[in-house]
Amino acid sequence: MADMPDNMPPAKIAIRDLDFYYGDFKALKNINIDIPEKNVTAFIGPSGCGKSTLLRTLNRMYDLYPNMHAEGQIILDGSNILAKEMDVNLLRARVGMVFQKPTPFPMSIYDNVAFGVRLYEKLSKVEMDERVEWALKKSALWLEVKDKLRASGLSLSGGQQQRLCIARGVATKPEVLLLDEPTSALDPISTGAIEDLITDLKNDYTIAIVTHNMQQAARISDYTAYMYLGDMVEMGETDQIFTNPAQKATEDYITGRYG
Ligand SMILES: Nc1ncnc2c1ncn2[C@@H]1O[C@H](COP(=O)(O)OP(=O)(O)OP(=O)(O)O)[C@@H](O)[C@H]1O
Repeated sequence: MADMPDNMPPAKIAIRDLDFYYGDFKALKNINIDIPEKNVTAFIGPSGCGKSTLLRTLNRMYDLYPNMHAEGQIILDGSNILAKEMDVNLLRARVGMVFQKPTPFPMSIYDNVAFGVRLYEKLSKVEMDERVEWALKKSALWLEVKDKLRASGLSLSGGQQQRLCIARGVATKPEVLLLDEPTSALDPISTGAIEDLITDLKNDYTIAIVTHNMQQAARISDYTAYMYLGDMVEMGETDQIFTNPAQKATEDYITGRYG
């Protein structure tokens, strides 16, 4: 049984009986939730509760490391992505990820955006120019960089670099975007720009975000999931979680009584 609120939109991702291990250490314990399509779902909870681990299972990022494994099912549009036969490269094209620290590649702004597209698609020069422009517009960066597309991505400010990473994330046209504390290294103005962008992107994408900032979760997410020590304590509509949580533990955390 999923621990889910009633009247949810259709699930883009259904997580069932998910356990995750770092060696012998069980970091996720029997997680059962749905991530609704074209909505923003926020994962909150104290440091070390498993938020990033859960996010990284959703595109099998952990496959890059030995001694980590997941058990259970993560069903994306009807297919279990944990199955051995899943094409992990294709999965990562469908489920894109943006990390906490802006990580532009040491190459031009244009090439940063085109990089992932070149891995998955054969586009003509004109088509690629169009795709790069489209992705930079989607990430609200186009006006600031359109006259310097050949400049290094590293020459941009921190907030611009993070929007460049989001442009790189959307350029391959993924269906799901995973955002791991995408604004924690940014100033309030850049944070506001990225929050506006996330709100705009959910028209086209299913978004899952890890954030330490509860005001941010309240501002931008439709659903919020509260985790503690590897357990999913509760998930619900964000308004309900913040005003009338079902669990005392959630209320204590939200109101700052935790710890
Ligand atoms: N590479 C790793 N090897 C072993 N244990 C790990 C590894 N990464 C995380 N863990 C452990 O798994 C648990 C969950 O960590 P995770 O990073 O997912 O938590 P988090 O909720 O994202 O924390 P934070 O808010 O501090 O980023 C923690 O106990 C952590 O120590």
